[in-house]
Amino acid sequence: MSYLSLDDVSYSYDNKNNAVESVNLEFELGEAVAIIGQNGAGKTTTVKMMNGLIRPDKGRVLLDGKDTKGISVAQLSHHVGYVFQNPDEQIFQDSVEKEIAFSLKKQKLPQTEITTRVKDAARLCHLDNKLNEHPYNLPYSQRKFVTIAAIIAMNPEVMVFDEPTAGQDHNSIIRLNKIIKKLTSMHKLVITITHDMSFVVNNFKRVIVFAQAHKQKEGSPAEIFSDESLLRKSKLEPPVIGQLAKKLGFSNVLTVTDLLRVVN
Ligand SMILES: Nc1ncnc2c1ncn2[C@@H]1O[C@H](COP(=O)(O)OP(=O)(O)OP(=O)(O)O)[C@@H](O)[C@H]1O
Repeated sequence: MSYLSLDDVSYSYDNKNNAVESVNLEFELGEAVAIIGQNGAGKTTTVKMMNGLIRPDKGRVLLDGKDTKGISVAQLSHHVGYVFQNPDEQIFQDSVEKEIAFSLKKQKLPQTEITTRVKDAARLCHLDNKLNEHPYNLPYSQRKFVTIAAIIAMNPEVMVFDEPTAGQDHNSIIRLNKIIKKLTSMHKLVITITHDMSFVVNNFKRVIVFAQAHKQKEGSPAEIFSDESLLRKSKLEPPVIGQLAKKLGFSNVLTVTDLLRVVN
């Protein structure tokens, strides 16, 4: 049995058009999974069903075998952490330290445990020298890491990152790679929505494609980016390196490492 399952879920915001329709998904702990698709494809609606922010109109969400229908969002947040697309919807404390510690204090954890968790999460997110700063004095990129650190400190089994690469520079994307690797090595399930196809091929072995409210396909990056009709239907393009390699006559190239292999 999978740790997290979406069993034939559908959801409509207006009772007319389904934002998500008849989606089935299974996830295991220790996996890193990317969800991709055009704007409006249904990705965010789907992940919000995982932590109860949205309840399916039809179908079930199962966590560790239990239907989440009767579990409150507050209870679910101990198991499924969700980092919002926009950090400013999540941040409301006046220091980075308080923001990361907020949920831990609400759980009434011992102060020594809170201090350790805040320090560890801040270090992983390169915020250890920013703990006393007001989050709104930090640039957008670092505010996003504040929200990521706050979820990591809560230590849920599942972490959902909605568009973590948006507005991030090269070094921040490398930091995200490291965070995802560290979390999966700790047996966490990491689910990431992203529009950055290079980030997808460099970090995820499993990719799920959404278009027009449906899951279209899931598979390895190679399976997804070699499926021309899927890419056309979903209005997706392979990462730039793959597009360049194709123009040069090389197939099955998705990363710089792949390209070096075929040109050498
Ligand atoms: N709060 C809302 N009220 C009404 N309709 C909504 C709301 N949020 C999303 N929708 C609609 O539901 C559909 C799916 O949206 P969703 O945000 O899940 O897509 P997405 O794939 O995450 O897109 P993006 O990449 O832009 O975040 C779209 O048609 C969108 O316009």
